[in-house]
Amino acid sequence: MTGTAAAVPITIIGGFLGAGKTTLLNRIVTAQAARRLAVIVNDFGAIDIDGELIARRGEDVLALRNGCICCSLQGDLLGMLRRLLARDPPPEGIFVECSGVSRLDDMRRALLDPVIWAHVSFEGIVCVTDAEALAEAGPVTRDPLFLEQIHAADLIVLSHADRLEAEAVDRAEHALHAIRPGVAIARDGARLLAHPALRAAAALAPRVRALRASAGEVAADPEFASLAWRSDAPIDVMSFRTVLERHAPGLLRAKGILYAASAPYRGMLLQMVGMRATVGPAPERALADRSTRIVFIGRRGTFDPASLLRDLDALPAPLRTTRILK
Ligand SMILES: Nc1nc2c(ncn2[C@@H]2O[C@H](COP(=O)(O)OP(=O)(O)OP(=O)(O)O)[C@@H](O)[C@H]2O)c(=O)[nH]1
Repeated sequence: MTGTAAAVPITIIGGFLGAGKTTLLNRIVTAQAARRLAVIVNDFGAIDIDGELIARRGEDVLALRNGCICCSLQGDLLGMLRRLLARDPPPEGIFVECSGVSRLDDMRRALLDPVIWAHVSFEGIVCVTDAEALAEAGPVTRDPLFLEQIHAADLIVLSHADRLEAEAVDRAEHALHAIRPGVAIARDGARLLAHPALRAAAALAPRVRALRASAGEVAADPEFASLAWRSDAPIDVMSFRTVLERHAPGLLRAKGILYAASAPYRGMLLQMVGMRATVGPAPERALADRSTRIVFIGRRGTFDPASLLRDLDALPAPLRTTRILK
């Protein structure tokens, strides 16, 4: 890091579990494929699913695992930033994707490091927020952490607005203004890039090269529990679905790669946010690892990881011959 180098813009992307942070980040990095961008992802859970889902994964995607950046991982985050800034040439922009359980005000404080601040320009905190949940006044909108994130954001980006009529998106915006009058809102990714809060970052054309780093042991989060589950044998999807349905009321989020016994040659991407679950083809870059790996997250007290683990481990093991390895 030299005193004369141009400041590197850094943008924080936060938002509740499953709000759409990775989706937004992918939209940004894909739209600006030509320049050097570094991305730090912070998954809550022991398996780095987000790192695998960032488009153009390469040496500039840093994975900060198993925790919340704002508390126990602050040292690791600052260390990663220092290493990024010491590169020659340094990145033209840095995005930090917080875990869905991160408090964004703490996040802002976590970045208050004189060495870092001498070399970055802080572009602000973007909070991705589910417009559908807002329009429907869903249970998540009363969650204290959800509200904290909205209060701490410099800019709210509405996700899932494409699933709504214009009138419902208006309702979502009203709900946001009721929580925090005057908060800046962008309705979609395209507007986000033109928004003053992110204009400087949008002017960058990132090229993502991946660099992986592993975090050390992290203290358990007092509010949220997670379970990272791996299976080397493909799983019976109907039985898995029954287990998922049984535990869904206590789950806020599940995501991962799943190899089904009925079609074991192709990994599927499982995305579950609240009661909304989808299974679709996994991106190519996530298929090098041929095991099923899923992270489940919920609030302590309502989510029982030990009982879920028992149910998952009791899933019927399919015949080995049904597995086709290519
Ligand atoms: N229709 C629609 N789906 C979306 C949108 N944004 C995200 N999703 C879907 O919502 C699910 C969760 O999106 P992610 O981008 O993984 O959410 P996240 O905030 O990164 O999740 P965590 O890191 O686990 O907190 C995925 O199935 C996405 O495809 C959106 O704007 N519209």
